[in-house]
Amino acid sequence: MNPYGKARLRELLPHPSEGANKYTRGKLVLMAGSAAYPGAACLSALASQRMGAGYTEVITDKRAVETVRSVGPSLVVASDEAWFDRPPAVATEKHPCAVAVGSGFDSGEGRTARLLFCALEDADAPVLVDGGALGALASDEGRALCKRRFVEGRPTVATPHGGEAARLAKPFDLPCDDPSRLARSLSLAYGMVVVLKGPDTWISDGDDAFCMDEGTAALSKAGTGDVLAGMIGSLLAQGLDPLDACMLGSTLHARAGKMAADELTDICVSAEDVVRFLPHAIRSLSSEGGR
Ligand SMILES: NC(=O)C1=CN([C@@H]2O[C@H](COP(=O)(O)OP(=O)(O)OC[C@H]3O[C@@H](n4cnc5c(N)ncnc54)[C@H](O)[C@@H]3O)[C@@H](O)[C@H]2O)[C@@H](O)CC1
Ligand SMILES: Nc1ncnc2c1ncn2[C@@H]1O[C@H](COP(=O)(O)OP(=O)(O)O)[C@@H](O)[C@H]1O
Repeated sequence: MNPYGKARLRELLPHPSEGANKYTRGKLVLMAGSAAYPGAACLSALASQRMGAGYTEVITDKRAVETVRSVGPSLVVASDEAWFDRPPAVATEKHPCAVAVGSGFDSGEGRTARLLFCALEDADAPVLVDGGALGALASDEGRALCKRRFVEGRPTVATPHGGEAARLAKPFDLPCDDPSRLARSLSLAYGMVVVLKGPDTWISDGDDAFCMDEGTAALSKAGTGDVLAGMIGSLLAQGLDPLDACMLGSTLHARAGKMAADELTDICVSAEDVVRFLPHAIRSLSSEGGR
């Protein structure tokens, strides 16, 4: 039985408390984008702000810095050259935070694995791994770091599409024909929460696997996965439990896609529109009745 009915999802919405400030609302350190894919960092960053994080700091390739800065003056943007000298991200009850790494990374570049390993090793906060970093997560070092995080109680989340999930499955020889089983077995093998994206999205923490089937084929366009990573990263940064963040983020993403398609047609919806329609999806969840 899926406990994530409307009432439960509504309870999880991260409304700011009366005395909130930008730090108490949660900081997302978003390591995203590359010279080849600066747009993924922009989409993910804008989505994370819309999803409620108080502060989004984008760490990106120096060749992408100006592009990312230009899409949102409220984003704090820095080159990844400075990343290795920074203090690690530490989440506390008063100042929650999370790291999202990989959207728009170029899997062919050496910096991809370096930045991923650094985030997995150092961050005493939830780490979400997406896009171009998922290949490096499947490497010997990536798997070992992920397992260590699990043993130490530091949560990791991965958001693969079918192709990326097959790469994660390979070192463990896991069968890829059943998405529900694959989400669960990847979760157990790596010690992380898995969001296996597709027409139906399967979310597993290793114990259970839940199907989020509220999406639409209008979402099958470049960049919608980067938006999802920004949304889930934002919810993790606001202190939501990883499984809760994945269920709420995926459902709102699907609903925003549907509402965008109702207005714009299923042909015209773009990843930018999913970000634009997120407030409508949040408002509709907030106001609708039922369980
Ligand atoms: N505007 C941008 O800057 C964008 C950047 N992106 C970034 O581009 C990088 C590469 O991502 P890609 O996904 O293109 O490349 P990948 O090379 O990682 O995956 C695509 C390959 O996987 C296969 N595949 C199997 N199942 C699939 C499925 N369910 N969905 C998609 N592909 C599937 C495809 O046939 C293709 O060969 C990532 O870092 C990603 O974040 C993309 O998200 C697109 C938009
Ligand atoms: N046919 C479909 N029906 C419903 N949702 C879909 C469909 N195709 C893709 N999606 C959703 O769109 C998003 C695509 O993510 P992804 O493949 O990572 O794209 P990108 O890498 O271009 O950002 C996922 O959330 C996925 O569940």
